[in-house]
Amino acid sequence: MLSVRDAQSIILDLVRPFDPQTDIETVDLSSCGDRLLATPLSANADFPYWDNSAMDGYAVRYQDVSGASPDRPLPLQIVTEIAAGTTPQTAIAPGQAARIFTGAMMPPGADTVVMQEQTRRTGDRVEILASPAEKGDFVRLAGSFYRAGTSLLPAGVRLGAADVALLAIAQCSRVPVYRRPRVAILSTGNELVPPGTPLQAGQLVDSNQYALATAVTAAGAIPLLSGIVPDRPDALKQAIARTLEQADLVLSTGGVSVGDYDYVEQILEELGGQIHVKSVAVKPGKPLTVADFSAETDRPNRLYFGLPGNPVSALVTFWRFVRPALKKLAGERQGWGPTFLTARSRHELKGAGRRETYLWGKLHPVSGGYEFELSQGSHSSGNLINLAQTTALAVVEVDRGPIAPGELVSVMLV
Ligand SMILES: Nc1nc2c(c(=O)[nH]1)N[C@H]1C(S)=C(S)[C@@H](COP(=O)(O)OP(=O)(O)OC[C@H]3O[C@@H](n4cnc5c(N)ncnc54)[C@H](O)[C@@H]3O)O[C@H]1N2
Ligand code: MOO
Ligand SMILES: [Mg+2]
Repeated sequence: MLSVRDAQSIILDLVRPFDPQTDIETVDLSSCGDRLLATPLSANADFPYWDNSAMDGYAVRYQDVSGASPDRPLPLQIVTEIAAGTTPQTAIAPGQAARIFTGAMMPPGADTVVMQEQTRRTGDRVEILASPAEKGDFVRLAGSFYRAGTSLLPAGVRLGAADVALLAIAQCSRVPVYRRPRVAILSTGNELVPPGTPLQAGQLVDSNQYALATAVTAAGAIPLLSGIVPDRPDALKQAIARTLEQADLVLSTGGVSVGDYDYVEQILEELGGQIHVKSVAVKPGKPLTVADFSAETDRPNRLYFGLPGNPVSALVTFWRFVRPALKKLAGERQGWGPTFLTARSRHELKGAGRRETYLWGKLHPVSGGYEFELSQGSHSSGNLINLAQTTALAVVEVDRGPIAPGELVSVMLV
């Protein structure tokens, strides 16, 4: 059995990220949020574009108003008014000021802005009632935030609201992003029926396909729901071969343990897959099986994850191992691994000795940190009932004794 850490690094090493030349598409600025930028971004204009005012007030010459105070107001003559979006026509000479508004271009001659709350206006005269702290106060100088041609964003970042604003000011109305990975999802098992089907004795509704499709979508990829496959080698072989053709990455659930109907590993080998992971010292998720078909299919990415059939095992192994691989594949530049933080456990947490154990529950922000609330009820990997509304998994390391209530524990966000 591989350790979790080794399994993760083997898996990540197998992933070849998308090609920034070919695995891209172009989308509108208005719909690029949450996508991965495929090309580094820079702009050919400075930002701010022009020297402009940060306040509604008066554009002045610093030397005219330095030392002003309520007891010593300094008068200036207003010679022009500049609204945002207009070009100043008049230069400011000694003893003069321009009425100016936030975002408006600075007039020639002025170097400082005094906010209107520190002035008193009478007709075309204004008295300055406070000295600016320094020359240049409340002026946003051209290029002071950004110099044309330098880097704005590297490739591979997920575009959030602030990033989209940068694309806008860089005049990028069509945005090159990585295409979304296509992830095929198969459920294997003779006992499985689709939701909505009355159950015969011994049957079970297939929940994994839908759970994983949701997780795949949440990870920014496209799920291809590829059906239920019976535990028959011929049917499995056909389904796996078909999905390997259609998708960048294939997930199946079930059929990876040691039972007589667990055929997945055998079929992967028959189809020419290189099996790199057969089992991992993790609970739940021990029989996780990972095969690489890149050589076989002559395509850079062709990874197969045989996830264990138990519903909790399927999701936990997705979150722990598949999602990082998917992030790397999709072109995300860094931070593929899960996010861990430290929380104080509200409950006793027991590990499974030789297997790194993931216990599901909820993370609560509290003053000074986080608390982990263990889901009550059975932590059997077949119990999908108390997995609902899980926000975090507490990690009990190999051979760590029970974690007492109030102790710190490492927690993985899901
Ligand atoms: N003798 C041993 N038996 C088992 C071992 C072992 O080490 N020795 N490992 C156990 C562990 S741990 C796990 S996890 C499971 C993994 O089993 P498989 O991946 O082979 O999955 P199945 O046998 O096909 O099914 C297991 C379980 O999950 C249910 N299932 C399957 N697919 C779905 C689905 N799409 N939706 C909902 N539920 C599903 C299935 O009905 C079974 O109950 O093996 C243990 N056994
Ligand atoms: O590893 Mo299995 O996933 O514990 O039930
Ligand atoms: Mg089995």
